[in-house]
Amino acid sequence: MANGDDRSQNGRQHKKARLSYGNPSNDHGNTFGHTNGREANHAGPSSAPLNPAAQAIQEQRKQLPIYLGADALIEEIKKNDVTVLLGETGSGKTTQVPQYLLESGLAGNRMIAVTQPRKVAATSLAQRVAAEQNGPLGKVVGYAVRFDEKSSPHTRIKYMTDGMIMRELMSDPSLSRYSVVIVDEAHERTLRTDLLIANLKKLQKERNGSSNAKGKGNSNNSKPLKIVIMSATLDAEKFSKFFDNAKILYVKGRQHPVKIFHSAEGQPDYVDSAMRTFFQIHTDQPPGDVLIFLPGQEDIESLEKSIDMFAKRLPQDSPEVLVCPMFAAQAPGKNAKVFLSPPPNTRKCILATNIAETSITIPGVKYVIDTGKCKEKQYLARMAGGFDTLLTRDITKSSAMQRAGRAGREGSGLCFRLYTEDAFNSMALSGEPEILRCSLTSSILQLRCLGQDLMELDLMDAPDTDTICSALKTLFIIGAFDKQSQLTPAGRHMASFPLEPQHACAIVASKEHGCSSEVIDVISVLSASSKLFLDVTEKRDAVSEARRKFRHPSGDHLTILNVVRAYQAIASSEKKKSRKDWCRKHFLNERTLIEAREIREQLRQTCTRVGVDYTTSCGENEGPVIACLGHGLVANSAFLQPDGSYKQTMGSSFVKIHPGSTLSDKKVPAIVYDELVYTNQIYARGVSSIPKSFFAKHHALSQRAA
Ligand SMILES: Nc1ncnc2c1ncn2[C@@H]1O[C@H](COP(=O)(O)OP(=O)(O)OP(=O)(O)O)[C@@H](O)[C@H]1O
Repeated sequence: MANGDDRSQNGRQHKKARLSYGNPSNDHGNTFGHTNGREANHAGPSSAPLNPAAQAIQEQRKQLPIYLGADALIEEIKKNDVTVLLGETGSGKTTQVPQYLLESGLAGNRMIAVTQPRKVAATSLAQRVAAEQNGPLGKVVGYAVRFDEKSSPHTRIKYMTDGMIMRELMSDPSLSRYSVVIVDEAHERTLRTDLLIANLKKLQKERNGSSNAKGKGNSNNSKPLKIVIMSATLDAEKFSKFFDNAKILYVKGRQHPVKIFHSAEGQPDYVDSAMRTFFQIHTDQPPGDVLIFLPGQEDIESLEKSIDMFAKRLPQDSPEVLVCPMFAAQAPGKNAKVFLSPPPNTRKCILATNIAETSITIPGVKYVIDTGKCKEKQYLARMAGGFDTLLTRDITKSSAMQRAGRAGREGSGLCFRLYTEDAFNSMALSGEPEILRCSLTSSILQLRCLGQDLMELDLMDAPDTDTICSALKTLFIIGAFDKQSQLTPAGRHMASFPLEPQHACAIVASKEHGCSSEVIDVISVLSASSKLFLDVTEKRDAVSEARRKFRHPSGDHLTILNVVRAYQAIASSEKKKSRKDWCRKHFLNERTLIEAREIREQLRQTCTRVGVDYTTSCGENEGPVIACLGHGLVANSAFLQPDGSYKQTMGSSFVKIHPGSTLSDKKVPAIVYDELVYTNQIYARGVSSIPKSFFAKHHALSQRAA
C-alpha cells in the first residue's frame, strides 16, 4: 500500500504501527474453461417498459461473464438431469442462472428453487433479482426463510434457505411445485444441504425414472426435476461422482479484478491488526466501503468500539466513518442496514462474521480485510452427553477465496489478508462437512417424518455413530421416538414446528398442562435471532436494579415470561416511543420482543394445524410452564452436588450455571437448561429450577436411553 499523509496523532500512531503486506497476487488463480457461448438474448424481462435505473440494471446483466455463455449453459442443463456448475465469485451464477432458466421456458409452469445456506443471502438475492425482473419482491421472484416468507401464486423463482426446502419436503415429498432446484454454495456442505442433496437424488429418480441418468425420457413426463449444484469453490468431481458422473460446467472469468495482499507475517492479535489496516485504507485509499471478516460477535463489538474511538480523533477534513456490524444473532433489520448507502463523505465499515462470506453483494464495498478466522459449530459428542458449541478456528482456502470475492462486485477491489501467503497455501481447500460435526437430533426427527432413516440415506459423507446415538437418546427421552426408535404421534407434531425438537416438545406438552399461551411466549423469545437482555458491562448495577422486578425465583424462563407480560401490557396501552423508552430503561432489546411477536404468530398457526389450543393459559400459577419446559429439556438436566456444581442426569459431566443467569448465585436441587457453552469450563445457559420429583417419571426413561 502507498503511504498516506500523516495528518493526525491517530494517523501517526497508525503510521508507526503500519502493517506491511507483500506484493499483490492475482485473485485466486483458478483456471476455468469457457462455456461455449454465443451472443445470447437473456437480458431482461419482456414485460413493462423500463425506467433508466432498470435499464442500467439490464446493461449490468449483459456485462457479467456468464452472459455470453448463457445459451450454451441452458442447453447443457436441458440435456442433463444434474449439472455441476463451477464459476468464479461474481461471474453471475446465483442471480443469472435462475433467470436464464425462467426465460428459456425450461421451468414450465412450476418454480425454480435456489437454495442458500444463510437467510441474509436468500433475502438480499431475492430483492436484487426481483429488481432485475423489474417487479416487486414477492411476485415473480420471492424468498422463504425461517419465520419469514415473501411469495405469491405468481412466484416462479424462489430463493430459500436449505432448511426451508427440507421443511417443504415434509408436506410435499416429491417437491412437485418445483421443476428445477439449484443448490447454491454447495461447497459449504451444511448439514441441511447434505440432507437436501441426498433427498434430491432420491426423488429425482422417482420423478424422472431411475434409468434416466442423462436426462433422456422419464417415466413421469409431466414432472421431471432438474438439479443444478453451484459454487465458486467446489470439489466438483466429488459432487459429480455422487450424482452418477454428472456433467461439470465451468464459467470462466469474473467481471472485476481483486488484488490480494498478504501480511508479511502472521497477526496473532487480529482485531488490532484489522483496526490498523482499516485506518491505513481510510487514510491511503480512494473512497470505497470496507468489509472486515471476524470470527464472532465479541470481536465485532470490540473492534466497533476501537474504530469508533479512533475515528473521533481523525482530522476534521477526513471522511467520516460509519461502522455497521453484521452477524447472525443480530436482528434482521439491523443486518439489513449494511446494504444502505452511507451519508455523503462517509466510509462505511462493515464488521461481519462469515454470514457475509458467500453469495451476497454489499453495494459500495471495494476493500476486504480478512482476519483468516471463523467460528464453527462443533458437536462434542463425548463431552457432557453431547452438545454443539462454537469454536474459533482458521478458515479454509474456499472461505479465503469467497471473502476476497466480496471486494470485486461492482468494480475492481483490494483484499488485505491478515495472514501470510504461506499460511494461505497451507490451508485446507474446504472444511469438514457439518454432518460430521453437528448435533443430528432435529435432522433425524425430520427425516423420520419423511419415512427415512439417516443411516440408510445415500449421503456424500456418513455421520459418526456416537452423534447418531446421542440424538436417538434425546428423541426417545422427549417422547418423539418409542422404544423401537419409531416415530410417535407426539414426535410427528414436534416435527411440524420450525423449532429444535426440545422446544417443540414443550409446546406439544403444554396441551396436557393447559398453559400453551405461556409456553409459546417463552419459546418465541428463545427462538428470536437476538438476545432479550442487553449486557451493558459498565452499568452492571443499574442493569441489575432495572431488571429486578422481572426476576422469577424459578429462573430464566419465567423471568422471560415476566418481561413478555410486562411488555404486552405496555404495548397495548402506550405509544411506540414509550415502548422504546421502557425497553431502554430496562436494558431490554425491543427488536427481540417485536421479532418474538411475529414468531408467536407462526407458532400459533402450527398449533392450529396440530390441534394445540394456543389460547389456554395457566394464569398466575406458572408451575405447569416449568413442567412443559422440563419435558422438552429433560435431556438437558442436572442435579446439585455438594461442591455447588451440577452433575448431568444424562451424561457424566459437571456443569456450572452461567454467570448471566438469574440463578447464578443460587443453589437449587435440580436444573434444566437451554444449552451448554464451553469456554474454560462447561456452563449451562437459560436455566430454570425444577422440582427433583419431576425426574421420578423420567428417571427410568433416561436409564433406558443411556
Ligand atoms: N444486490 C446487488 N446490488 C448490486 N449489484 C449486485 C447485487 N447482487 C448482484 N449484483 C451484481 O451481480 C454480480 C453477480 O452476482 P452473483 O451473485 O450472481 O454472482 P455469483 O457468480 O453467484 O457469485 P458468488 O459465488 O459470489 O455468489 C455481482 O458481482 C454484482 O456486480
